[in-house]
Amino acid sequence: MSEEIGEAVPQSQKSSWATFIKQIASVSGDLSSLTAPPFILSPISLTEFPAYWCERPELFAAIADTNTDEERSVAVLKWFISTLKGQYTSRNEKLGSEKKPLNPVLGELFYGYWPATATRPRTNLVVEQVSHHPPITAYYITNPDKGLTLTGHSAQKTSFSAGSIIVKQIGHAVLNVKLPSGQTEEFLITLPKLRIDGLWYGSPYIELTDTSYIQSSTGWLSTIEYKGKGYFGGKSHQFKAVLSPPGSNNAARTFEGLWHITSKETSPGRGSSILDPFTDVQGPKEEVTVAPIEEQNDWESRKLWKLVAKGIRESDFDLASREKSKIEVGILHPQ
Ligand SMILES: CC(C)CCC[C@@H](C)[C@H]1CC[C@H]2[C@@H]3CC=C4C[C@@H](O)CC[C@]4(C)[C@H]3CC[C@]12C
Repeated sequence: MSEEIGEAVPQSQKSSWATFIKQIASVSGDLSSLTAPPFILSPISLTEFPAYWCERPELFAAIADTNTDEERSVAVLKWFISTLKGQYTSRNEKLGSEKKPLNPVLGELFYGYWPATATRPRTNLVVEQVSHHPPITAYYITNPDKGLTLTGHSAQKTSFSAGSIIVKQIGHAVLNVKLPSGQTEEFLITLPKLRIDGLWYGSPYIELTDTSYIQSSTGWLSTIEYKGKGYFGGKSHQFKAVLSPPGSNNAARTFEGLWHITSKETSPGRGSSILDPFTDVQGPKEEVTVAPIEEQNDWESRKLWKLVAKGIRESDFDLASREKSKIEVGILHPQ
């Protein structure tokens, strides 16, 4: 290879980047405790990530406005696919590349909501860090007026292969939908595998791989296959989803496209006649609303990490590391 390591890495941090990559390659399981060079640190804690589930609140609410089991499974798939751009590419847009999030402390909290509008009622978010090593984040998202609750936990197991970090997501989400009949339909949502590429250059980004599922208690099943560059015609962030009816492996409906742009329905026999996009995430999304820091309690993420985040944002890494040790010491030796 003729390219020099770390094209995107500041000159002064090139050697620490090389050391960090070697460490990543030798540590397997949990990367959260590795010390990374400053340029790759994100000022945002992992406890904020569950908010990605609801940044298109109208698609979440729309799940409740369906009349048949099939329609409901389609609405859940549409909402799920529409969250992927936020979940997996938003740090590249916001921070320039994928970065190393702040590793939450045990008991760290993140509260937020999406306010009611004329077209949908309010949705609430509660997140708690329930394990520090390995990091495990639990979340609860609810739209009470629509009878929707999403409960889940998120952990990762990492390994290194061919220059990339492979992240297996441990954990899943369960979506409960209260039906007009009084019964509850349950959707079990599994999560895709991630590959973090671009490490060598110092500008990491995520590609999704393998398969994830959304299994409804009615029997409808979505099987979602992810591919990146070099498959299905060479584009990044491709998916194909097959929705099959209870008791059958046959596709009733199929969908495909780019999860960070648009996708369309390609159902057997009628795909090309469907002109409307299935998902389109090119328009703006709605970030979660969070109380001002002064009103937060000491365990709430943005208050807890306030000065560390300031240090990272302003490139004052002495401040960041001093404040980080204070948090760690405070947690280990509570008063
Ligand atoms: C960027 C390099 C240098 C350091 C590696 C940092 C690791 C720990 C980061 C990078 C990307 C991150 C993932 C990005 C997106 C999600 C989706 C969210 O719903 C759960 C957390 C999860 C799965 C993150 C877990 C932590 C993660 C894997």
